[in-house]
Amino acid sequence: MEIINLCDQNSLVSQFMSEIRDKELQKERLRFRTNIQRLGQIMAYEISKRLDYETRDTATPLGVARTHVIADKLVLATILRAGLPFHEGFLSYFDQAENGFVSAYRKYIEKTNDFNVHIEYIACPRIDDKVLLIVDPMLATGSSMELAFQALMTKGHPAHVHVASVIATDQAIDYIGQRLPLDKTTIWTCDIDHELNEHSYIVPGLGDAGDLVYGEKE
Ligand SMILES: O=P(O)(O)OC[C@H]1O[C@H](OP(=O)(O)OP(=O)(O)O)[C@H](O)[C@@H]1O
Ligand SMILES: O=c1cc[nH]c(=O)[nH]1
Ligand SMILES: [Mg+2]
Repeated sequence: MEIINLCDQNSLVSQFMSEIRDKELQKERLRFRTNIQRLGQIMAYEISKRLDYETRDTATPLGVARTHVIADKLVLATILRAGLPFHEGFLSYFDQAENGFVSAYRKYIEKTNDFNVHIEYIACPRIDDKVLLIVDPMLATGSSMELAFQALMTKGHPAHVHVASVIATDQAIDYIGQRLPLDKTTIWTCDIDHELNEHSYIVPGLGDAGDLVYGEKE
């Protein structure tokens, strides 16, 4: 399984990551959402370098140009709810992608820090032989990604799976590595953090991505 960390080299990704992690700047919700969207656009561009293309002759006003267009069929599947602005970023570049949505939420076991992830909703096209992108900004324990992946596999067998995240932990990467098909999975992230706290939040992380995007839930 290949793991690609876009922060290995400084770029605009580093600038946007600094802003979304900053506990003062991230209070500005529009900016937080916009930065997550922009990270989705940059990651879409990087992933586009790994896709298959076909050549075509394109008529310009002055002649015929040999051009290259994406041949792969893409399905962009997002884990609700924090994944939505990231999804928008991808979709603004992958115009033709089909889209899927899976809900996942942590249900904490009363008076403990333990939780189970519940998947209650899935809306997704068939994914057979297509390139599946599973989009979720936070890979903390990796449980939501594993369960979302299992739910999506009821829709067919993809040619390749790109897991797209903003912050992933080493633990989540190991966990996913043991549960997704090694030979056809690539994990993309904008940074890797090394710790989880007692509530399984990423440290230093950025806080609760869903709440920062949409406000606190009950
Ligand atoms: O790797 P895990 O330990 O499973 O944690 C990561 C999950 O937590 C966040 O969602 P959350 O459950 O907070 O839901 P939300 O998007 O509705 O806020 C995040 O978007 C992931 O889906
Ligand atoms: O750090 C974390 C972990 C799970 N979900 C989040 O939004 N943040
Ligand atoms: Mg959340």
